[in-house]
Amino acid sequence: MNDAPLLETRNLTRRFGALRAVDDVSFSVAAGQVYGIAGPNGSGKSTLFNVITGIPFRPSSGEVLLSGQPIHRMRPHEISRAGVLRTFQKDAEFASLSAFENVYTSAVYCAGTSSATAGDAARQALDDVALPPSRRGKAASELSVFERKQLMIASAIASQPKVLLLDEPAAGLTKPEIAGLSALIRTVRGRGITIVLIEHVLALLLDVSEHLMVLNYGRVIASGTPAEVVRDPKVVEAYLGTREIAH
Ligand SMILES: Nc1ncnc2c1ncn2[C@@H]1O[C@H](COP(=O)(O)OP(=O)(O)OP(=O)(O)O)[C@@H](O)[C@H]1O
Repeated sequence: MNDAPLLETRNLTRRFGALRAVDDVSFSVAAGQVYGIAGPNGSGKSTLFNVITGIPFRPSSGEVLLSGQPIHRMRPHEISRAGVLRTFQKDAEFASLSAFENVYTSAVYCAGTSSATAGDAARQALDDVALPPSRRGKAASELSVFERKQLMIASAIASQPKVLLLDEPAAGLTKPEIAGLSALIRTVRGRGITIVLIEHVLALLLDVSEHLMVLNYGRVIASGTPAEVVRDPKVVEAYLGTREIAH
């Protein structure tokens, strides 16, 4: 039996010239966990996702392990095939395809579902996120901001990753919609998908994360239960004079 964490980084570092955007970051995520990552703007959160997935670049040094197996030398499509999927802050769906076609495409090309069953997989994923049937034939570009989040989550479910890296999914949502997003994240976990969540909205992180790590200037400054971490003086200091951690 493999007791290794599902996802682990060891001393992960990404340099841009003299800047260490990700600086010696080690963390591990257990299967089934929702693992939150916070940090002020420019603290290295998205770069961390970039080097884990190899899109668009690899780490300068350090390791990324999936179930104990190194993946940091793999090519991006091999990392994704191994089961690591990420979302982007910017909408990444095919704007002119319908919601259904987008999710169908994820089922076929990401999960390798046969075209005979991909339709059922796509319908199930859209049911999971409760996108009304009347909206499923609309082009993704015609959907509301929250509906596009539903689509993003449905596509992730249909892709059947082992671990889903969510990059600021609450961006652009109202408070009631953020509560809806919490429910969607729980649905994803209920499908057996482990989640790493980068987020500025503290209410969402506190609601769904079992563990919270905070980065500042590329380094881990706190890691523990969300309740412990938000009271940590280093975290409070890192956020002083920057964008609020909470809405
Ligand atoms: N391709 C790149 N070339 C040079 N510097 C970069 C590159 N990508 C990121 N950086 C720098 O690395 C640092 C970390 O950026 P990153 O986008 O990872 O932060 P972040 O925590 O995700 O910020 P935000 O919360 O605003 O999304 C910043 O100083 C940024 O300017």
